[in-house]
Amino acid sequence: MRYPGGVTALDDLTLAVRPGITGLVGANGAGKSTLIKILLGLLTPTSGTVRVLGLDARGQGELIRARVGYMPEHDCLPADVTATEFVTHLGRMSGLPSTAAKEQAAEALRHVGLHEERYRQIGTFSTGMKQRVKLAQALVGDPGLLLLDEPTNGLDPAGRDSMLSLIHRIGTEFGIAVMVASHLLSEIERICDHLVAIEGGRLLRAASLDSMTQALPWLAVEVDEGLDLLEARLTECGLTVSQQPTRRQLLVRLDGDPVFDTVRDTIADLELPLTRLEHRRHHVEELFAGALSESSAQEALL
Ligand SMILES: Nc1ncnc2c1ncn2[C@@H]1O[C@H](COP(=O)(O)OP(=O)(O)OP(=O)(O)O)[C@@H](O)[C@H]1O
Repeated sequence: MRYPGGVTALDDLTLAVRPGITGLVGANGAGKSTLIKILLGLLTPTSGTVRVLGLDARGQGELIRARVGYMPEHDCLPADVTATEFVTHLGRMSGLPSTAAKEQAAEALRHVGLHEERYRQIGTFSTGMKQRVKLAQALVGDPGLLLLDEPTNGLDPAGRDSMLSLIHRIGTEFGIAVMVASHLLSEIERICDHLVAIEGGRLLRAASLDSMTQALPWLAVEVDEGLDLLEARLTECGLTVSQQPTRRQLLVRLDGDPVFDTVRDTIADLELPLTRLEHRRHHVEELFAGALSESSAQEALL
């Protein structure tokens, strides 16, 4: 995709996205919004092919938009109408008859937790509530796919958590495929089945989250106090232990089932306040740190 004026926003980007929740991650300017607009048929790529739910995004954008819910990144809500009026109106715009639009608007607003506030003017809403209205309008019309562009923008940590839980629920309980764009990998990896990472308009990596976070043979142990004592005692028991001082954590090598029991019993014997006992997995961010330094654009299928 080359914009008039010569900016190449996407290049050499080949991927397939399966049902489930897919995170589209990349820094600001990586090309996420451009990709979403191409998927919706709102932008026509300079070259290449795009199919969405079996439809050709180049000529069938209107059909795609009828089946896809879209939550844009930027604030685009009228201040002087109620949430119900706005969501109903957009339901009508996407072709629903009046009664169905009203019913679906009420249902969507309930799903996003705005049932009580549905008759309030949007101008009086907090940022979090406005993001929820944007999500509600994307849900109207029984979409088969949701494209969400930076849904946690502008939200505080609690607001981000609840928005992410909501998206996760939509993807799992309602069975709607979701592609959610974010520049915050650490945030989005919590709710995604698949990740697509782009950098400078090129594909960096596309894979299922499971395949990126294979368990490592280490047990992470966190105690509020007594880390040195615990390390010494576990080493005496013949375990391989390394201390992670920055995280106030011990990593204990897992080379057999008794390791769990030994760690548990030792902590109990020493009466230490255990806060975490976890089979260590790769953090997705660590993997991307490697990929980003190689800066390798690679074609991959999910
Ligand atoms: N209408 C446009 N005309 C020219 N260049 C554009 C246009 N829209 C986007 N770009 C450029 O294309 C590139 C990709 O932008 P895009 O908005 O798709 O990125 P993004 O990953 O969504 O970033 P952000 O999260 O900041 O929105 C950027 O270099 C941007 O400046």
